[in-house]
Amino acid sequence: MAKPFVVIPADFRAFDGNVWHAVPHQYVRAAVEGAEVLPLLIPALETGNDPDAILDRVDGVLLSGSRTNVHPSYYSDGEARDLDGPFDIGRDATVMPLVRRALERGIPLLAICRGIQELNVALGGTLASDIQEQPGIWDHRKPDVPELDTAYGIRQTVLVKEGSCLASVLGAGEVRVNSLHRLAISKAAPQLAIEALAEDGTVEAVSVIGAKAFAVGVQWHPEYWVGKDTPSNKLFAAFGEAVRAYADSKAKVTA
Ligand SMILES: N[C@@H](CCC(=O)NCCCC(=O)O)C(=O)O
Repeated sequence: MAKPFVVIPADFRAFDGNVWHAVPHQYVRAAVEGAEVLPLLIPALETGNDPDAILDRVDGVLLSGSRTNVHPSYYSDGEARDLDGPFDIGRDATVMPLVRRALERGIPLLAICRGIQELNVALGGTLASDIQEQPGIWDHRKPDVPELDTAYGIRQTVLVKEGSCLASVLGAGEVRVNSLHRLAISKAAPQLAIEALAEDGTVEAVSVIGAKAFAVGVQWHPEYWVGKDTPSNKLFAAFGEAVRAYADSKAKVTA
């Protein structure tokens, strides 16, 4: 059977004197090598994309991390403050309807960093900015170093809850992960189960309650260490298996 497609929505980014619809290589590599699927990159259009036109062609959704943040107009009535940015309105417009529709259709979803924040907002939750300013909350931001292996270095412990979907993949208890974020889930969406917490109480992983397929978000970056770190490998392998199971079930219906 041909490898299934997994959609990765792009960021809208300016660099090298041009503007690009871009996805960091680490997500593409992890999809290919860790989940054994074919990534399909779609542009970040301000007008949004037709979710069903995309989802008809894929068997999974992978939401990447990004230094940009979901615009607060998606989760609060307040004005956007400087600390809420930078924004990517094209990515927001594409991802929000895509997430909701993928879940309705039972298409497997893995949401990483900005992705877990998008998943939460798409389902009615809220985010907090500059969490390192809150009493008792650690600095979860990307270390200010040029070497990517150090910036993405594994330096934090999260506690995976007994009986959670993530526990069935990684086992319950302590897992060592990396951390490169400034925002975090504040109010979890009603449809999300909190699956893992950092030692300071920051939400580190969620799953969708009643999901028809694998639907998990993590605040850390397993994609970076696929091939070198067992929990990262297991997470992408579980996503890949769910994608292949969905593709098989679709093939049976159309046979
Ligand atoms: N911008 C959000 C989400 C964090 C995230 O996805 N980080 C990826 C690192 C990208 C980089 O800076 O290279 C937040 O800050 O919480």
